[in-house]
Amino acid sequence: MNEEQRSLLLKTSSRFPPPQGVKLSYGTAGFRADASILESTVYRVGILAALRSLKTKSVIGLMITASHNKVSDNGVKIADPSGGMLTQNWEPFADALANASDPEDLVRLIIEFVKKENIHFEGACPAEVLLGRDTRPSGGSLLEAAKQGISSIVGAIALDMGVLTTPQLHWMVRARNKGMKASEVDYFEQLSSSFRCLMDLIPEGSKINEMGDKLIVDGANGVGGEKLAGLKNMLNSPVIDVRNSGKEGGVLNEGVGADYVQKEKVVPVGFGPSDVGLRCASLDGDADRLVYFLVLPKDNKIDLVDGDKILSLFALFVKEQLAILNTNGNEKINNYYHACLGVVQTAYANGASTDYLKKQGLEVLFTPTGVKYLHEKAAEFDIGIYFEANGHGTILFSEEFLCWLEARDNELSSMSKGSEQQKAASRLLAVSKLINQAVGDALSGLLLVEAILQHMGWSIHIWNALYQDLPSRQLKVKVVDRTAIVTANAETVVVKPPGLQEAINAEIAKYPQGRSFVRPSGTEDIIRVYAEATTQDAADSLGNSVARLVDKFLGFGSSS
Ligand SMILES: CC(=O)N[C@H]1[C@@H](OP(=O)(O)O)O[C@H](CO)[C@@H](O)[C@@H]1O
Ligand SMILES: [Mg+2]
Repeated sequence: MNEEQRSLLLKTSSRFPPPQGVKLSYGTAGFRADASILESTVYRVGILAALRSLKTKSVIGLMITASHNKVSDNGVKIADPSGGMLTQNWEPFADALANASDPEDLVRLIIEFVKKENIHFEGACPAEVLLGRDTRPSGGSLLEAAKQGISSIVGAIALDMGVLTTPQLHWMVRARNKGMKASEVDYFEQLSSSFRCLMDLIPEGSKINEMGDKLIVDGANGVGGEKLAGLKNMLNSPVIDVRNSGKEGGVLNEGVGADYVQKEKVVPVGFGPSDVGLRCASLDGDADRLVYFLVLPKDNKIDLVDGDKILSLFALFVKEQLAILNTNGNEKINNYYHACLGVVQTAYANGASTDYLKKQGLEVLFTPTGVKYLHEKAAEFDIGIYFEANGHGTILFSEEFLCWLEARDNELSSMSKGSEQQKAASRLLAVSKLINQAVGDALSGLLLVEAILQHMGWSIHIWNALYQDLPSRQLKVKVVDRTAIVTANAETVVVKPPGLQEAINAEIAKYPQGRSFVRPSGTEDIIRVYAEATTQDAADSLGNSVARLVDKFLGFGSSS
């Protein structure tokens, strides 16, 4: 590092002293905290983003959001060149940077890291970082801090893309690095045109009735509602009524949004008895999660149609289209591509969804919690579909399969345009364009759900009845040190402390179809307990017993 670079870093970093007595960590969702202490962190992540751009010789994304957290929080995360999450190898460096005590310490860390990673400051390709933020009031000043961080690396360019959903920024980064058009208009254009293409290919006679054509969306008083309002103007159908768009004075994530609806299982603010029976959906604060729901007649309760059911719907549709594509007819076998389709879940997926997917003949795999793990696993398939129960998920298509599919679509279009096989090829291609392959995206996911329901001729009631969720309970337990729990097998088995898993097993054995696991949260200082059984009482009772065991082994009264 030359002297000019070193003194620039020293000078700018002295304007962003780190908060005292706080240890920050780059968790599953980047850094998150009360917005008032984040300026220094965001400035430092700006530096990190510029270094990542130099290392990969690609465009990098920096998003300022705290998703479903309360409005006074904020956060920052990086999008890698593929549009996915920051590579896990760099997370320890992110932690070290954020926690460096003073400018000298910060510069020493950067020098060491740059050497270790063999990053060249004077390369032909300057660093370039795309910036986005959600609607939080703290976003503007944090964006300035990020810009300062980026421009502390000589020659680096920061491009402010404005207020965006998290998936929009990830999409833009991916598109830029593929040499494609990458503005917000391009994003809307791609989503709306591929959606229209799917709608044009709907089999005749499978339109749902008029009442079923209306969709009501809770925008969490965040960026998603605002963007959806723009997107819907580019579509002829369905009729989308956006509530909680943030324009009516409601507070971001307060009594609204996908996280609230999924965790509390009640209607969001702005929904009520007049919505009973209608198709409703909810986005989270940065629009990377999506759940559907049905308002029940009593007590503001809902029937939740969660990420597992969205996954099931997508998997059924893709499997059906692949089967049509591969019906051989009179053709030669060499046009056949055995596409490998896989679905990926976490231990939080409802057991009934996993049973259902397996009964459909699908290959179901499990990873630890956190989309970076699910995404990585799904990328191993020709078509990999992943979802967390909370509504974050997407579909990934391998380059090899897409190449074949495009060629096949062209071939079928010239030989047998309008044939069932040709339509199946076009539908799958449209899905690959509609769905955001960078990261889970509530807006593109919503359009795909809508297109598939229309295609199947299904109301939300029919979709919801694909299988019945097993009753479940989630609890949180505060412990002395949550890292004392170590798990294996996609977090389903405790390997440390000794004896805890055996004790949990003994509890589970008391309940027919009982299932329970515990794991340290990656975003909160707690242990999460999950329990499932055939009745709600049994699930509650199993959950409580297991929570007591966790407290006995690791709680404040334990000897650890
Ligand atoms: C049970 C649950 O919903 N866990 C969430 C939550 O992680 P925890 O590590 O469980 O705190 O936040 C993650 C980031 O948003 C999300 O990926 C994950 O699904
Ligand atoms: Mg989110």
